[in-house]
Amino acid sequence: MRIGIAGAGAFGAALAVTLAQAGREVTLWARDAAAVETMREARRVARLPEVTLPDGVAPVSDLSALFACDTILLALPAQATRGFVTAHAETLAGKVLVACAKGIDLHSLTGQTAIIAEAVPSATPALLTGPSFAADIARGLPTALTLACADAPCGAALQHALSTPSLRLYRTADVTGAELGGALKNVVAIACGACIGAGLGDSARAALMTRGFAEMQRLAASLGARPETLMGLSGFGDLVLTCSSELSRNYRYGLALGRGESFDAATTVEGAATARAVTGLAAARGLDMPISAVTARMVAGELTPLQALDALINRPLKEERE
Ligand SMILES: NC(=O)C1=CN([C@@H]2O[C@H](COP(=O)(O)OP(=O)(O)OC[C@H]3O[C@@H](n4cnc5c(N)ncnc54)[C@H](O)[C@@H]3O)[C@@H](O)[C@H]2O)C=CC1
Ligand SMILES: O=C(CO)COP(=O)(O)O
Repeated sequence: MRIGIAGAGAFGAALAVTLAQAGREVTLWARDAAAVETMREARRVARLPEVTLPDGVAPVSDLSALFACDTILLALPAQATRGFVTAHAETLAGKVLVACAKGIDLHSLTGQTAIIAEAVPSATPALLTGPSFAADIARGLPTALTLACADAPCGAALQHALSTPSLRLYRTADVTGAELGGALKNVVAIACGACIGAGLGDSARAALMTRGFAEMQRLAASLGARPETLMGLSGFGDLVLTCSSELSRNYRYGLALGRGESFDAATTVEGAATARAVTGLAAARGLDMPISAVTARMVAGELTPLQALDALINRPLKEERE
């Protein structure tokens, strides 16, 4: 099976590297023809400068080469997935499409697999998510992720096709839980970064992580996710990684907000749009999501990090289980 990957940013390239090193044939598509030429000639990817692309990776800018693959990993930013699958819906019909992005679509307020199902009803949607930095995967460091697919036989086939000696995939049919965990932890990571950046301390960060996790569980339960999925790699696991490491772009973006510094606008920071989407989703469902709400307002420049944390800590007192 030749595996196609749409998007040769950090994550798409890292997946291509580990899969090719494990003997899979990979077609890695990027829209930028000049970048593809560099990948072909120098075997280098801009977003992963220390990594050499193995021979098993074929970089292409020609979409027909990507669409020749029956299984395609979508490693584009979350807000770009809708445009891509909608524009190419006819060609993608019947394919296995594995969403790799972590975010809620601002347009529809749905996760990545719902976007795929709506645009390409005959495709089989799946999701690859969980705690991992692209650079770690590309270096062959041990990593465990979640492969979510509602179609059990397809999920099992993907689990085997995409696992490598250093990348261990666990399988679940709870796609909703897996995608909400991956999307929502980015919002909490921004809040945690802002907390540390503003000098509010590790204790406050632990509170944000814990109460942020309560919000993640609340929204996920209301959308039909299984509680245990949130406790797994795609939820708790990724929350821990992203809220505690400066390798996370969401966390670093939060740090910059907290310090009052600027942040490179070209960097993919999924939690910024997802914070807005979550606010809309929570309002529509009558859910209390205070950390997401103040994070959305902080990202929009309506609250400073200090005002955001002050608003959180001075809310009416309540039971912890609520
Ligand atoms: N970088 C990481 O460590 C990890 C990233 N992810 C997820 O993977 C997704 C992608 O992230 P990265 O690869 O890190 O981002 P990135 O910013 O490194 O790469 C994104 C790539 O998509 C391309 N792109 C953007 N819009 C496009 C469009 N409309 N059509 C075609 N190509 C387009 C960009 O040119 C870029 O090459 C995100 O949702 C992220 O949360 C998941 C796990 C780890
Ligand atoms: O999803 C990730 C870790 O699992 C990558 O985090 P960032 O997108 O914040 O860099």
